[in-house]
Amino acid sequence: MAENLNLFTSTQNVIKEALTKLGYTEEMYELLKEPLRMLTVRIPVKMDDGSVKIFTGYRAQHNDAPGPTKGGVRFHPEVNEEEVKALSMWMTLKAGIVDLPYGGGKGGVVCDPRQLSMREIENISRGYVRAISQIVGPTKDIPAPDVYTNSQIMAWMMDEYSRIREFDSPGFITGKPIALGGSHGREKATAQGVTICIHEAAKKRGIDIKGARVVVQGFGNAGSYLAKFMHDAGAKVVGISDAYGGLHDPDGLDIDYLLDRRDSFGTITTLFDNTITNQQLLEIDCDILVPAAISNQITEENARNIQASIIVEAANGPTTLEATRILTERGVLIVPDVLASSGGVTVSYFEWVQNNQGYYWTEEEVNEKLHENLIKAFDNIYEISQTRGVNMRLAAYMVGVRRAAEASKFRGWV
Ligand SMILES: NC(=O)C1=CN([C@@H]2O[C@H](COP(=O)(O)OP(=O)(O)OC[C@H]3O[C@@H](n4cnc5c(N)ncnc54)[C@H](O)[C@@H]3O)[C@@H](O)[C@H]2O)C=CC1
Ligand SMILES: O=C(O)CCC(=O)C(=O)O
Repeated sequence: MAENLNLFTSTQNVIKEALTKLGYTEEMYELLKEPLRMLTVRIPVKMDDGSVKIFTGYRAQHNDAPGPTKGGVRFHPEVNEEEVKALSMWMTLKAGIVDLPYGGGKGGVVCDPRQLSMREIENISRGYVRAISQIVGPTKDIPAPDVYTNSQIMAWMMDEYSRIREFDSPGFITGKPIALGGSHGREKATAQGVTICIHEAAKKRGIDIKGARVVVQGFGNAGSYLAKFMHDAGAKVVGISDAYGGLHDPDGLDIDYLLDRRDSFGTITTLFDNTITNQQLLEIDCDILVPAAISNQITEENARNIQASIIVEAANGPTTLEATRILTERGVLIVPDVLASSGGVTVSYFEWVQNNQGYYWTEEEVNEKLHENLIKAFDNIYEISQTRGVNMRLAAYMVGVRRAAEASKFRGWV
């Protein structure tokens, strides 16, 4: 039978298993098995050549019992409704895992910013905010960056929302430039969180980071800073990749040079001739593998060929459930996306708190709080995985889903 690559239904399966393990009723699963709200919008955009093109966008709000929903906005040609729904469910889990007063939300626009001018990207960003403005806001649903969106796009979106509402609304969105109320540390937060998880996982497996061989798929916000942090910690980054291919050097790549030359979409390999494919990259002999690009990269097709003994998921949904089963049986430790990539939303929460109070923290303060949250979350999930005899993905879902379930119960929804 063909493997289930549908992110939405496979997420439902694990949520169901987690709720059952926690002793919740079938009604609770019925509530949490899909988003409470899903808005599909069509955005007319004036293109540079004078024509008008209609783009499709989505915003999913999974569960707002714990507080406003929160999650990024993705601009990518493969954005689709099922993926956005799954991504919003993972945001609920992340908020539960790092103990933030949020439910999960997520959005996306079907487009390829690599083929668009800055003005066209700005028009899409502003059009998207106009289309979803009724259901978002600083106390309703707070967007943030994700694949192919960045602080400039957050700035345009914040400006558009402030115009619509007729007051300055920095807390409407996070991941903003510092000059517009962004938080120190947000840009590197996802990679910081992944780094903390790598250090903790390496301790559990007796691997010394100094000299450890690391492969990173994706060289954008999450992947490039992660490669830099690993390099600075003394690891040997032997492989990196982007959407066009990968680079491999068993002696370690020159990460500072690559960082210097990558473009704003995390593209670097197009500057080189001797590239490998993304599939070859995942199978490189290494100690730690970090998928930091897109979903469904490690599947039943290649799970048996993965050489790493630790996989830390910076990307959302990079490993299928079947691959998780195969790798776990082979003794590979997988630190799941909902834990490993939760550093981004953690510092987004800090940004929102700073916007609400109008008082800003230093990067050291932000990083200290991030470190505290992530270590606590990692230890808790690792401990549950050991005592309950489940893999870290299921343990993370058990921790993550509890807050939304409890909040929904107290509100009398179930
Ligand atoms: N930016 C953030 O704060 C957070 C990001 N994530 C996740 O991390 C992953 C990467 O996100 P960002 O670094 O923010 O995105 P980005 O847009 O900065 O970089 C994306 C990277 O993935 C590569 N890529 C795109 N399509 C690919 C393909 N088909 N095969 C291989 N590589 C491909 C791009 O070339 C680029 O290097 C995503 O799964 C995202 O959801 C998770 C939590 C927070
Ligand atoms: O920073 C945020 O609020 C959300 C980040 C995000 O979209 C994610 O963790 O997948």
